Amino acid sequence: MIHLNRLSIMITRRCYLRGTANEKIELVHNELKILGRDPETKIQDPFLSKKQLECLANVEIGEVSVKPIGQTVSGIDGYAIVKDKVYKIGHGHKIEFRLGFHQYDVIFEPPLDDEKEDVAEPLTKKPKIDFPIFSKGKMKYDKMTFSDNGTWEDIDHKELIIYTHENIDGRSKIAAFDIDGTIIKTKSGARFPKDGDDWVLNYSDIPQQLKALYEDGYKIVFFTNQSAIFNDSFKTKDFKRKVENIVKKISLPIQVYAALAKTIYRKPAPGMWNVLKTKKNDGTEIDVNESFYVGDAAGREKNWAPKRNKDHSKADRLFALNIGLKFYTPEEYFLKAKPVPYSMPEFDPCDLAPASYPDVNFKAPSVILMVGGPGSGKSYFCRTLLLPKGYIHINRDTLGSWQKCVKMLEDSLDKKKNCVVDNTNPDREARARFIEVAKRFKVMCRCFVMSTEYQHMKHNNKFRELTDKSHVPVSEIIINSYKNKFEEPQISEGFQEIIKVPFVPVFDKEDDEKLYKMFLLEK
Ligand SMILES: Nc1ncnc2c1ncn2[C@@H]1O[C@H](COP(=O)(O)OP(=O)(O)OP(=O)(O)O)[C@@H](O)[C@H]1O
Repeated sequence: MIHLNRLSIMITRRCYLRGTANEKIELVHNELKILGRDPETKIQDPFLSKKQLECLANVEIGEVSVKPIGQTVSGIDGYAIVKDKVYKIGHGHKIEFRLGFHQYDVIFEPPLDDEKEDVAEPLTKKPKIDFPIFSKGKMKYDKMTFSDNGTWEDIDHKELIIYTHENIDGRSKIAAFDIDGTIIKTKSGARFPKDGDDWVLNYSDIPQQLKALYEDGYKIVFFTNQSAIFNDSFKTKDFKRKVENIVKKISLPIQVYAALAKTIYRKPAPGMWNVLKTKKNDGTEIDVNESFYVGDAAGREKNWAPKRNKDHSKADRLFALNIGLKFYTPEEYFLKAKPVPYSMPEFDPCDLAPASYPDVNFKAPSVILMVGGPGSGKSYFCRTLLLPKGYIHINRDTLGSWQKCVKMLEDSLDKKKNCVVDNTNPDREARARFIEVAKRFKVMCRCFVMSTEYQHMKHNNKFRELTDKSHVPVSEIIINSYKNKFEEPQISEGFQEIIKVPFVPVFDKEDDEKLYKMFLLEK
């Protein structure tokens, strides 16, 4: 009797895919159909494979098995799906032949009674996970507040905030992820979230993929840059609620690091990782070779995938590189996509050509006039090479005006001293004031031009910003203004000699050298 009922359902129920113009593609029970850019779908999208999706309908149980087999990323209900993986969906779900394009509804006619409910059911059902309760190690908290299932800590006046789920434990293998564009995307489709509720998981099976990692012994950690909420208590509260909701949705013990200020904690600088390593892993040593990091700021160029913009930065890729972690983009990690080309910063701090400083043993009195952009290393050169040899340091930042610099130069030459004028001195006009003094005192005036490239200057400025909070950060505008004003120094201006000063790396501390040799700029 049951058998007959089933048979009659199979005969009477049909399954088809319904396009946005109400066009129908019939799926016959238990007959594999391969669809893509073909006459049946009439899709002409050149980015779509001819054989993109395998579909197999089972009208008896009201289910279509969908398996992406083409190179393009397909989707179900707005989520990307992984190539060669089978997804079983029911009546009302939406198949996108290319993620976001060529949408078809799965229709069973008539639907099963309980299938009608299935229409609105999201693909990301909260997985039921029973995870073991681990004992917590001893941790020191600066300032701690309690929230749902975890704690929040503020570090260094909220330059960094950390959420720790109550069941977290220290582990040697770290699976680390960026949040925006990696774990979540905006629900609204806007580039930036409108509020703390404007998010959905980036891929439907993220909870399952992270669960598998967790069960394989990985600690799950998120690292995110969030400078837009720094010093804004309302936005920070909203962000914290959002993080708690993301962790709840994934239902795993997760630790979340959010860099609010543009300091050592902001990726690609390694501060967040160092806190994890030294303070927040319960004393368990991290195995860098077994750990990895996934992020979308990967330096990929425009059209790295159809109609995709250039990545907004390289911060995630460089963060992983600085720490020595394996790196994947979200597409590589979650969708198993092949790596695509990307670009690296023009300046590599590990790639400094060997060089040595010029001779500066000049007969006093004489004048050295430095020429170099902000961060080119003029002051460092003066401090390490000239001042120990008794040179008088004349600098506009410390004296306040060029008039005071001229006065100090006159006084020092009067005292038969060697002097160095340590200003940017980009053009003839700025230099002429000091050349005139040297002429008047009938002493040699040498021009020392820093040969540091612009990207290298930017790196030095960032390094100074991260290591010396007393120095006012130099903006890109100031560096560009120097670049625009710059006139190559000429002997005809009144110099006896023009000497190029190469960049010779010298470090007082091992930690400084380590940080200097990391990628510090985001682009
Ligand atoms: N030779 C060097 N070796 C290692 N670090 C250096 C070297 N030269 C400069 N730096 C670092 O680069 C940063 C910028 O250098 P410095 O302050 O000397 O630049 P500057 O040209 O004097 O800039 P400004 O015109 O803005 O004062 C500093 O943090 C400094 O420590």
